Amino acid sequence: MAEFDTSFPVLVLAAGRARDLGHHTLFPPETMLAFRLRPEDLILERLRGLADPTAPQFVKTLGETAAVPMDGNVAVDLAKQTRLLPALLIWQTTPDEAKRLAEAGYPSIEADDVAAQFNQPPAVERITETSLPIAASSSARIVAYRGLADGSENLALIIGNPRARSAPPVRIHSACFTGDVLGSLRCDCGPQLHRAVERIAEEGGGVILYLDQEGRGIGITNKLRSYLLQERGLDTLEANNSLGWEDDARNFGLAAAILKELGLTRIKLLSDNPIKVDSMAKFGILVQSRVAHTIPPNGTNDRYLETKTTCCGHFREQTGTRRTG
Ligand SMILES: Nc1nc2c(ncn2[C@@H]2O[C@H](COP(=O)(O)OP(=O)(O)OP(=O)(O)O)[C@@H](O)[C@H]2O)c(=O)[nH]1
Ligand SMILES: [Zn+2]
Repeated sequence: MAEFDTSFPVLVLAAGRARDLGHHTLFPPETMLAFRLRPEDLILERLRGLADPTAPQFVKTLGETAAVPMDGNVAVDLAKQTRLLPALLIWQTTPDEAKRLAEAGYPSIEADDVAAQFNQPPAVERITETSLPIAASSSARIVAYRGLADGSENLALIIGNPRARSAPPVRIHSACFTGDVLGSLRCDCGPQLHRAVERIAEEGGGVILYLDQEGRGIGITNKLRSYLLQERGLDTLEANNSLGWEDDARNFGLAAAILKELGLTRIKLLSDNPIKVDSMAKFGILVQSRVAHTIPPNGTNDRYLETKTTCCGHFREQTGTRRTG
């Protein structure tokens, strides 16, 4: 393998079968390996470790090969979009070789197309709406939205008639299967979700957005890998970083797009997360006030909550209303 030279196109090798996700042919996934390697790094053991730091002994075999001439950063963006570990094996090639591979039918994508998609504000499409009687409100409705860029499935639970209110209460909640459904004690998501539903029903109406952003946007599998690293002593952010992800991979533009589609541009936000507040302003939703949505630690999630406060600037305070604008 020649020295890496950015003036050359880059060939990405990945094991597994390419997956067609509609407008882009993305490729796989679990078995994509390291990125920008020197020849001496091409040792299978090392590649495995790079691809999955939580399972260094896991034996992966390089099966079928998909090849895509593209820039390394674009490749990493694509891996992230499919919620894979952002680890790729990139092989330098020449323009001629890249052309031959494209002619041989390997999936390919224009780097500019990927960049254009990532730079657009997220757009959503309303797919369907139905009534959903729930314990807190027998007249609740639920609407499904698909994120156009990533195919994500996002929900808006509507209680009462939020449009009739000048700044209805809104909870923007990222999915947490382990917390919301199983009652995991590692985080505070379950109690936050259920408290939000109760509160909004008590207030006579509002919206809960349930976003397809499991694990702060890294997906459930990667969140479980992150838990394993946390068992080994890392905190929630260090674990994300070790897996190749930023602290928080979410984009709340999608939440703003759903609120606009629902006809809501002024809200009272139930959250302790300053990024959610800032993102609403950035994407054209006025947060008239923020209501603290703090759940006390449970003895297991103390370090997690502490990290969110100290490292992510999360507000920790007793329930109350703070005017933000
Ligand atoms: N990657 C990762 N995700 C986690 C971890 N613990 C919880 N999560 C995810 O973090 C997200 C928490 O989402 P939210 O409750 O909407 O948001 P928040 O950022 O805590 O902000 P507020 O609750 O609004 O104050 C969910 O998607 C969880 O699945 C973890 O240790 N690692
Ligand atoms: Zn959670």
